[in-house]
Amino acid sequence: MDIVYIRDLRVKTTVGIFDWEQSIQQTVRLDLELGCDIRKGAHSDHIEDVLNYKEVAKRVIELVEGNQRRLVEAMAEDIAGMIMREFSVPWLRLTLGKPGAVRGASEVGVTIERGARN
Ligand SMILES: Nc1nc2c(c(=O)[nH]1)N=C([C@H](O)[C@@H](O)CO)CN2
Repeated sequence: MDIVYIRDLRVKTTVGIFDWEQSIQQTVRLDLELGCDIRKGAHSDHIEDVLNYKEVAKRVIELVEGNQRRLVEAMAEDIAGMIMREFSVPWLRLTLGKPGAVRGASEVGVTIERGARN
């Protein structure tokens, strides 16, 4: 399996378990690894034949900006489900972090893997 990746995507949104977090915007940071087969696009050199990382990033930004979930786990599942459905991605690994959310840590968050890697 080949991988198209998006690294260090930063988006401002509302997220968090505390009431004060629901009235502010925070930056979340994403790393995405998306399973695919690049061979058709590598041969044709046409954007239509590849998983377009710009289109994926646009949809992720849209979803994250509209987030109504409190937990990073819930937001991560929403993002993973959307990417797999809308872009027919069979496997992905996604890290969703909140930089600076915990004193002393550069970032906290989750990494999830969904789907089958073949
Ligand atoms: N596993 C999780 N732990 C915590 C979360 C979370 O989303 N998942 N969230 C918080 C707070 O919102 C925190 O980020 C604000 O300081 C705490 N723990």
